Amino acid sequence: MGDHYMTQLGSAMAGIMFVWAIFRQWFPEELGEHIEKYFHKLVSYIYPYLQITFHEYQGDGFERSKAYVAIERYLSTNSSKRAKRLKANVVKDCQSVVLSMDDHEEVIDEFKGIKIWWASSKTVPQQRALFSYRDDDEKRFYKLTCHRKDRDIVTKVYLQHVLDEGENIAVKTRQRKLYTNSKSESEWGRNRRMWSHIVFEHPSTFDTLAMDPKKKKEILNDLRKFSKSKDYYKKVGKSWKRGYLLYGPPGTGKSSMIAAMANLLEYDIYDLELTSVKDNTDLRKLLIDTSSKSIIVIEDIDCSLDLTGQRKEKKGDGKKDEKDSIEKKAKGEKDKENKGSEVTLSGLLNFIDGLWSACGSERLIVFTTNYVEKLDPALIRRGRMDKHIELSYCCFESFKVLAKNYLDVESHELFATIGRLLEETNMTPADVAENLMPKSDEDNADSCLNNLIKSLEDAKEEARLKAIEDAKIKAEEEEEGKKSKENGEIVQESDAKVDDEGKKDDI
Ligand SMILES: Nc1ncnc2c1ncn2[C@@H]1O[C@H](COP(=O)(O)OP(=O)(O)OP(=O)(O)O)[C@@H](O)[C@H]1O
Repeated sequence: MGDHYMTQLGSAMAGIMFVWAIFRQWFPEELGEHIEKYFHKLVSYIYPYLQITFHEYQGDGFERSKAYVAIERYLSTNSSKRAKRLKANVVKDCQSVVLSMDDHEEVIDEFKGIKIWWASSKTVPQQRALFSYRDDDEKRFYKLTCHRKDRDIVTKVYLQHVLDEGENIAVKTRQRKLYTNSKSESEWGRNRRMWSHIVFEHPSTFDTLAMDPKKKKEILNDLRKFSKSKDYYKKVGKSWKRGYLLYGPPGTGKSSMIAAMANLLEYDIYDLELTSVKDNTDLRKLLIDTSSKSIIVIEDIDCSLDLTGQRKEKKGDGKKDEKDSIEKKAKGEKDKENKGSEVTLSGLLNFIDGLWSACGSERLIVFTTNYVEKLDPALIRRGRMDKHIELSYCCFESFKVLAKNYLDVESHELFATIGRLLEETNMTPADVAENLMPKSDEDNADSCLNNLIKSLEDAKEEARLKAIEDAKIKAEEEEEGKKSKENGEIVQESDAKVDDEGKKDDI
């Protein structure tokens, strides 16, 4: 069937209906009904097509219809190959161009062996409103035409497919965001929005991540499986969420891993700073305010909550915080920032168990810590955290990834020495990477690898000296302990003697 024939036929039918509406009043009512019935039969006989129109704005709404936007995106990928006239839209801050069908353009789509005709059109009002709320008051719409016999498949399956695809394209072409909740008190008052965001553009991927390849593959499979398991989660009645705990020393790639996860799944990131959350109610509000296809990250959980659930001030190193807070307590100082309501461990647990499952879907929650042993077992038990991932010091396999990334080197005569040194010394991937970075124009792969060897040897020597020092301190402490124990015994003996003598005196 030619598109033009179909469109012309459609217009002719519409014309006849219009003329009929005018002349209907001249006919007796019964006869009019008869004529109309047979006319419709005739129409469906010679015009066996179904038309559905999707308007850009519904009623007097100011918001573009979601269906229209989804169709626009769907057709933008499907039509750009076939349509002759296209409109260009620039997205992602001038980084890419999205093409869509121009007005009055038509394309044919095929779905499960059936044909669907799409036309983009617009109606221009006779008189332009003087104060129109949109720049132009033209009303755009898409018109879908299909065979009547395909009505069910089009309305029940095809349209859903178009909307889903439109949504998928939106996710792919959108600019991903990194949200944070850390705001000053004054900002809270002025701005009611709980999250502020910037564009998320971290370059870390699973390819650039240095870790044991087996572990990496396992995590990749886990994430991919999660992202495709919408129906599975629905079937088993579980909310479509997954919790990860990332632990390991600073500089082993916890943040890089989160960025790689977000890049893999094309998710947004919500970086939740617990120390900026006023209380459990605020925590709940923040978490409910997150969107799907996102990773909610709570970093350094050991610094944000202690085992009794009291919030702590976070300032870099966890150990230092603990020391500071002990010192403050010893001085009898009240921690001003912790005064009043606080986020508690039980508040967080309640959220993970209850509300977490009720608020939206397709979310990952990731906790990170440098000290897994400090965490309350209640927080990390299975069911709350589905997967525990340890990120550790650089092994030879991790080094090879870094060497490939930083130096483009896959094998080298110095690799064997480096492999041996990495087995004998603990060095974080962050430190290895730092050593592999060329520092001047003269630096090349050889010099960078030699730099790394030197650093590894230094680190090894430092560790050896520290071990000697630690052993010495331990021995001294033991010696002191022994002495004070002996002194204690002597004191006790003399006390006992005094006691005995006192008793004698009493007698
Ligand atoms: N496993 C790794 N693979 C690749 N690069 C890494 C890895 N670990 C660290 N790096 C490099 O070191 C830098 C710091 O690492 P990152 O911030 O991911 O560590 P972290 O474990 O999150 O540290 P912290 O606990 O201090 O937040 C990164 O920008 C990255 O360049």
